[in-house]
Amino acid sequence: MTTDHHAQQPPVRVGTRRSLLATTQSGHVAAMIRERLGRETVLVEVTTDGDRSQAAGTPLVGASSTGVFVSALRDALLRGEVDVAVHSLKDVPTYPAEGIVLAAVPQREDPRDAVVARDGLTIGELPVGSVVGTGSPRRAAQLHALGLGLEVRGVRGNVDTRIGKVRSGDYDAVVLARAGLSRIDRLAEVTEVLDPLQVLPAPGQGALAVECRADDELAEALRALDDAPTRAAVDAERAVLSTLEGGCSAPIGALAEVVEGEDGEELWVRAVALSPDGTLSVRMSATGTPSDAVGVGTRLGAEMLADGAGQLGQPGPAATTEADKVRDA
Ligand SMILES: NCc1[nH]cc(CCC(=O)O)c1CC(=O)O
Repeated sequence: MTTDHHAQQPPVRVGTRRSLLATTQSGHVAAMIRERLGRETVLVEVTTDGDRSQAAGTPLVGASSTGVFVSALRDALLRGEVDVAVHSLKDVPTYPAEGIVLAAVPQREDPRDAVVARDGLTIGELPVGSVVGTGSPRRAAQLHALGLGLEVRGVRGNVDTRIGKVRSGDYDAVVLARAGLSRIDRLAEVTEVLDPLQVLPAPGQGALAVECRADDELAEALRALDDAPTRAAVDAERAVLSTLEGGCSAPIGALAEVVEGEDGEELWVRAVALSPDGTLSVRMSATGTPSDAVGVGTRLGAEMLADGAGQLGQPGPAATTEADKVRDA
């Protein structure tokens, strides 16, 4: 294609939510579109119900707290108001959306969870009874499972607000995705990055989802933004999740990685399902090839169900609040 031809193409409209994290992530994808596709871009802000209710101080509860952010951008995509939607992949439901394709998953950031604690402390250094903020049942269950006597309390608001609640003394610590802190340039606040052997991240954490309309020829071009090892890893993690979701409402962590083995590339997957109070868990791992990522994740999820993962999420004394049902806030 000649430069003249490029000049005639309209800019690619990249839809974004309004938050700092969202605009940073969308800006990053827009830059990749300019650099790798040679297309002009424009960021289009889409206001979501989630943003509105957060602004209004309404508690975000239930599955909608993840769904609303994604669906408002998808609606804008299907209405033709934007050409590309950028989400945090871990917020994207595992079931497909009619008329929309996951065109690219760019190279992921560090997927691990991070702690922002008072006085530079690590989780292990916090005294018994310390208050740790997270709205994520996955993080809550894994924090309880450490057996440190921490009090896990829900926390709302954007990343900035949550960090502020440690500064103000309302919480002794909060747990957040390291990737989000990195993207908004707040890594200096991190006092510990959690070892996945103790706290497994959410499936897809640290990765971005680049969606477009299924019938748009842009889908083909956007593949240039896809990172094959990241795609294999998140395909496996999300296959674990979708398999477990079929028979289990327990919080789930999963982390996959493509590593160089003796006979070429290998895919490693680790996953955990826990009771909400962290007292019971099913933890398993699997290996395979990156080209069989979905198969590896699906079989791992099925094995976990066979091992009792389906019994972990039954409503009990520790799972009676709405917040406990949110997969990952
Ligand atoms: N649940 C909200 C959310 N969705 C994506 C991120 C951070 C970026 C990422 O995980 O890719 C966050 C904040 C957090 O979990 O700390």
